[in-house]
Amino acid sequence: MELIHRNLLIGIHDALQETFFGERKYADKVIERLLKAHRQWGSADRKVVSEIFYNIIRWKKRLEYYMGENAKPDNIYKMIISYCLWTKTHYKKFEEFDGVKVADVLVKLKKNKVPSKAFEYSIPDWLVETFERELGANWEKEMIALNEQAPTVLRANTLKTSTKELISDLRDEDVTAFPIKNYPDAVQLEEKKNVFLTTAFKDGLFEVQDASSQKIGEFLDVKEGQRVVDVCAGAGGKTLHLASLMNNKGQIIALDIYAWKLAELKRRARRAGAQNIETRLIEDTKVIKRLHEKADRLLIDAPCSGLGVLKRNPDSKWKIDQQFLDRIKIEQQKILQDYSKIIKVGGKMIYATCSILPSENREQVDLFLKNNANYALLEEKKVMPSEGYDGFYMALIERK
Ligand SMILES: C[S@@+](CC[C@H](N)C(=O)[O-])C[C@H]1O[C@@H](n2cnc3c(N)ncnc32)[C@H](O)[C@@H]1O
Repeated sequence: MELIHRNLLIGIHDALQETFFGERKYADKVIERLLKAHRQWGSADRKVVSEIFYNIIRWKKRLEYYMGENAKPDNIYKMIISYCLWTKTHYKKFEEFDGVKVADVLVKLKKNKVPSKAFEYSIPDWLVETFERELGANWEKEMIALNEQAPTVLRANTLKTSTKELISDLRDEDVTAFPIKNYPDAVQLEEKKNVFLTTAFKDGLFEVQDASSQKIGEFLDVKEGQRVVDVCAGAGGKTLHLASLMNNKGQIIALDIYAWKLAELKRRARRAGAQNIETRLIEDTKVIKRLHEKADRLLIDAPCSGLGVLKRNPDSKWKIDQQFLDRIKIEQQKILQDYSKIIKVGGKMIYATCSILPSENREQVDLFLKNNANYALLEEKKVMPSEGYDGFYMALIERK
């Protein structure tokens, strides 16, 4: 990897500045816009830009130590040069780097030591405490995994194709992919590629969906002809999977509190040829009450800290804090309590999060079960980041 084009450097700089200091700017959206605005960049340039951009977000705190100051809107070039020095990325001495005291950074790097675990793993101090408290001795193993780059995994849309056919179609478009054992619809890319440009994507043959996330759809044990409600559907990553598992038969009602997410879900459903999905916006409590005892299956893919998916969204760790965690846990319990009434007696539901903290997962389920004797936990799965893919939690619960 080398950084030898000035326009790439400026692009990385502006994107980092926006992600770190813009209000509610998410890294994936920022980089998507940047790459769209520079269609002239070739695939090698895009790779350089996204890799350095994401790595600097991931290693922000550690880089702050090397540069001897916290990130500020006017010292992002210093952070980029510190990154290049640390990772031995070859770079040109652009004028943007003028005034940066490289020698000071090199002195710190030479010591080969950082003062605390928070610097070592590049996470906020409060998060070190939270991980230690919640995960015990295993937390460092998981944190090492969370600092790695996520592989790109696709889900073959079985309404239109199979993993085998998809792999072959992708090969025709110069994308090499392979199946993953024990993940029936998953296909992993050999190397990162912009798969959204492929004809296979435009034809709805796949969605980008992490392997662990695909486990949730399977775990819900849906059957053709059932009524399935997905209450935190967002833009429908899991809704679309459910539609293909149900072979387009039966009904899926997808809800969320944001209309724009449901609009995106509808667009994706059209591309995927998923015809059994109806979207409903949660505008008031009546929307939920009307569904009480109406569903055979219910998916609660609850809003959470996102601490299981830091490989993919490393900026989350800079955007959340202990107060956010406390608030989201109250919200999760309320969602469980209110939405669980949607399943029929004898029906099943999943409570899932992309967090690895027991306090967002099993402890939420235990509290819910303590207050609702007519529900029982059938099975749970904890997928940890050290297993290779995203960290997820899922609990299968039955209404007795
Ligand atoms: C983990 S995300 C869902 C991801 C989605 N299921 C997927 O697979 O792509 C959680 C979703 O819950 C929604 N949400 C937040 N609070 C909610 C609430 N009180 N009721 C319903 N949905 C809510 C958010 O807008 C977000 O889309």
